[in-house]
Amino acid sequence: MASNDPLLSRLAEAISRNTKILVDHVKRNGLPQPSFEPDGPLRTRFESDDAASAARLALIEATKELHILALGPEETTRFFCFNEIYLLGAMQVLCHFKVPQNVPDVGEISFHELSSRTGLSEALLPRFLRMAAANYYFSELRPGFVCHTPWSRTLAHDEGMQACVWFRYAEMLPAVSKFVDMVKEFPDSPEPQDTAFRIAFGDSFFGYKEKHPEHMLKFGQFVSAFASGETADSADSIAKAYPWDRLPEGSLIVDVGGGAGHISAAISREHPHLRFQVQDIADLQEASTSLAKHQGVSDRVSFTPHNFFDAQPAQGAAVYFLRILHGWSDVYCRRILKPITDAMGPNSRIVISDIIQPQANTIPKTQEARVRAVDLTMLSMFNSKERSYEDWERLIAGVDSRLRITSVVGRPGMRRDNLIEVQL
Ligand SMILES: C[S@@+](CC[C@H](N)C(=O)[O-])C[C@H]1O[C@@H](n2cnc3c(N)ncnc32)[C@H](O)[C@@H]1O
Repeated sequence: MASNDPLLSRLAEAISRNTKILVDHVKRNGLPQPSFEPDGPLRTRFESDDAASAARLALIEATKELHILALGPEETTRFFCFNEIYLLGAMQVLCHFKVPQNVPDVGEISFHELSSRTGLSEALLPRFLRMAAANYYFSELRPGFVCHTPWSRTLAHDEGMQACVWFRYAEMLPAVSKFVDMVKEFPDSPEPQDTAFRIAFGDSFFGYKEKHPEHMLKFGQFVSAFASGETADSADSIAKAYPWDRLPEGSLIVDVGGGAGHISAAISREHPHLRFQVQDIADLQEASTSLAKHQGVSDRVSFTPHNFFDAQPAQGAAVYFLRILHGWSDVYCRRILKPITDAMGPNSRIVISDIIQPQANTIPKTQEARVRAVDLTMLSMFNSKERSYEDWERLIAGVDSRLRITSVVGRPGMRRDNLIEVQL
């Protein structure tokens, strides 16, 4: 189609072309076609095929653009987030009362029966449920009776999916509603406690969770569900993406703030010639020791309690691996990186696993919006940030003028995060 054709027509043509690629891919591989039928697939794996994966992303982008153009600027603004905000409320009520679990996987259930099974008022249940159904979660195929769609089925048996709704409702929304107060009270503060979250909840993100263990539990479920998505990078992809195999036999990798050490364990399984020292708060020693034992790597992965703001005990390691920095402002990142730099030998390197924020308009808008949302999540919860390449360069130069970014491993080895290698 010619580039001077109207935008609406060009988008419609892109939609048609990319839809055909997806339909053919699904047919060719004998997969179920995506549908709203109760037994429709929960997920169609397009990522394994480059052409289908690209067509899917192009389709998401073109349909969104066509949708917003069809709505028009005024209509878009008039109804801004109107649907989303009440959908979120409705979904959390339905999840709280275990409505998804009480709708049968096959067949339908009446509102009356669903209300008596869940304890959700018979007057209110249809109001919340119809809001969800208007957004493809559940379907009221005949009046007063409900069945699942694949979308509502995701919530029926998976606590992680329920936690995705819960986290947005119970923590993100209250925190976001304090953004203006945060910006006014703490303009440009580097302090981790100066957050919208603390204004909303009266405590820091993890301080609040210590006092409310049910929040910690659900947050953990949310993180696992979020991290298992198709754009997330697993410990295994980190193990495969970086040239760990080029490091000499017996090289020491220090996993700074490594939690229980799941990334070290994954790299170590893939590269048995390396040794790992996981460093984190002492509370994690037991979990880390048991994880290494469970994964059969305890001879190569050990745990050392260490506060990462203190002098680095492991001098001259081959790699200092950090997957923590997006949780801290620049001032604190420099305090974390300085003791590591002081401990580095001439062949040491720092490998940072984090997002590199794209330049504006360099990736499709739907993907860009997602990384911008992650950045603002970090701001609201931790007063921290996701960084662009230039931000990383500036941060690293501010630690020690001898430090340089020497390579960045990104796609296709990694989908979302990058591995940023830094050397003296
Ligand atoms: C978001 S988790 C990341 C864990 C791991 N790097 C990963 O990517 O899964 C941040 C980790 O930093 C640890 N941490 C926070 N403050 C620390 C400190 N001052 N010294 C050492 N570890 C710390 C936490 O205990 C937690 O395990």
